[in-house]
Amino acid sequence: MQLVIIADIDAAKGTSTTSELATEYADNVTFIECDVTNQESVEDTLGKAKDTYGRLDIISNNAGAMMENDPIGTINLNLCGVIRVAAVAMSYMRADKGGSGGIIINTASLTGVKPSYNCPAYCASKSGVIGFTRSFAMNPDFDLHKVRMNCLCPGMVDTPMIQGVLDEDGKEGRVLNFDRFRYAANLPQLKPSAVADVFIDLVENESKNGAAMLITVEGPPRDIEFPIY
Ligand SMILES: NC(=O)C1=CN([C@@H]2O[C@H](COP(=O)(O)OP(=O)(O)OC[C@H]3O[C@@H](n4cnc5c(N)ncnc54)[C@H](O)[C@@H]3O)[C@@H](O)[C@H]2O)C=CC1
Ligand SMILES: CCCCCC(=O)/C=C/C=C\C/C=C\C/C=C\CCCC(=O)O
Repeated sequence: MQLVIIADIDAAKGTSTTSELATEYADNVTFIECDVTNQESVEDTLGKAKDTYGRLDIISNNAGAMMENDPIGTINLNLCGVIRVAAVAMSYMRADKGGSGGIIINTASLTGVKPSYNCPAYCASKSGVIGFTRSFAMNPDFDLHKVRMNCLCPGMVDTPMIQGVLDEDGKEGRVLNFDRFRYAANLPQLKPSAVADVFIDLVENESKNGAAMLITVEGPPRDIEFPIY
């Protein structure tokens, strides 16, 4: 049986999503309020998950936002949040410390490899997620801890994030050039299911470790190839 915990800072949205899923999956889905920028909150959330279900197998490190009006906050959420969650999750997942191994999948972005003058802090945070993922996966201790790490690099996806930036009409400066963003937001977008499909592939394909998966409307998903120095 697969058991899922949804953890999000938005308790109202998290609870309603969990209720929707409960119609199909009954009590197998639980919500916990969590702020990934807060160490104590992350420890509390993952501790509860471990206590409830006995072990952690799969982590989706997905929380993120675009807020160029707060560049340091962007790094703290999008990059430090990923690192914070991974560190705490590792303490439960490591096969050499009583866990069963597993996989952590971080959500980066196309902007982690394709720079944009419109959102430099966001781009930096996502480049950081890619670098963290690839470096973590190179650790020779993998044979001991048995936790794989991969990341997703989608282009624009049709989610509330984009509408959220559009709705603000640029007033809060979530992007630096609102007209350019409005133009980009009208281009074809991925469906969230396209990203979810790659997520499932990464879970199932045990040879994948340290991959950064490019997902765009232009073609099938593929591994990003990086230069070797
Ligand atoms: N929508 C897009 O075009 C793309 C999004 N991404 C990334 O995908 C991930 C998911 O984003 P979307 O679903 O598009 O946006 P979304 O805004 O629908 O979802 C982001 C979620 O993160 C949560 N969150 C924000 N701050 C948090 C915190 N401190 N602690 C815990 N949860 C927090 C929000 O409440 C929200 O539920 C993000 O990391 C985003 O950067 C990557 C590529 C493209
Ligand atoms: C082409 C960008 C794809 C990555 C999108 C992403 O990770 C998150 C998008 C969230 C909201 C969209 C907000 C801004 C996108 C900003 C600029 C897009 C234009 C890129 C450019 O060419 O300048």
